[in-house]
Amino acid sequence: MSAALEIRGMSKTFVHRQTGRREQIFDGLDLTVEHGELVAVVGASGTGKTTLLHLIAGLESPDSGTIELGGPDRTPRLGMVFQQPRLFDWLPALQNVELATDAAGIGRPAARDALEAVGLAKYARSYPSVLSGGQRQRVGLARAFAIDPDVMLFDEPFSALDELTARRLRLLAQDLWLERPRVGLLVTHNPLEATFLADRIIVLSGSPARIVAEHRIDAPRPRQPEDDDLFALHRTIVGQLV
Ligand SMILES: Nc1ncnc2c1ncn2[C@@H]1O[C@H](COP(=O)(O)OP(=O)(O)OP(=O)(O)O)[C@@H](O)[C@H]1O
Repeated sequence: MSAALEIRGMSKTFVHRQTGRREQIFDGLDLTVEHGELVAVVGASGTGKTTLLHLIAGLESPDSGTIELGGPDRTPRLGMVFQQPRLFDWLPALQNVELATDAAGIGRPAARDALEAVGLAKYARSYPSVLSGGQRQRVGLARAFAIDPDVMLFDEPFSALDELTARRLRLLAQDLWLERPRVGLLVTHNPLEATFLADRIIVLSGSPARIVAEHRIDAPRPRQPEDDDLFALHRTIVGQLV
């Protein structure tokens, strides 16, 4: 059984080093993500979206409250896709992915399979410097999915790409997502991307950040980016963001 995520009463304050100013990012946040659910997190810049992912990933600790992440059978495996692929420039594409499979204790064939799944099998020996931005982000997706994660965190994964490349990678991400149920969070500034990929969208706002709106997206998958219903829903969400 894969993991689910349950956040209860989570609070987090940052103290800025230089100024000593305290900034309360969350004050008693509650959020549950079900098995197989991909939740998109949208909201104005600086509301705490990335901080939320860092808290879930254990890169930051909450001041209070709980974050439960796990299935009954094993510690959940966590995959992350960042805005920049964050590859090691001195390692070829395949070895970048193998670092992840090695760390997770998974056999290296999984790395090659993942590279193939993102359409980069023939670039296995290529270094990041000779890959395009879209290809580098494909390696980033391969690295995240190669470990067959129970929990997948996407932090603005396609926002640094041109629109056509981003569109292709959203379709690829949808295919990879559909392979098996996982728990997912997608931070994005793009409400249309959120509408296309997610099962639910939460809108974060304020300081400390609260969930001010929530939308369930029941459109069947695989979805098409040009779907009229998705466009209509996205317009509603944009209206709530401004
Ligand atoms: N390690 C840190 N130390 C101090 N303050 C931090 C730290 N990390 C984040 N912050 C502050 O927390 C607030 C929320 O930051 P965060 O990056 O989570 O926002 P965001 O919603 O992801 O923003 P954006 O959409 O611009 O990426 C910001 O004011 C930021 O300066």
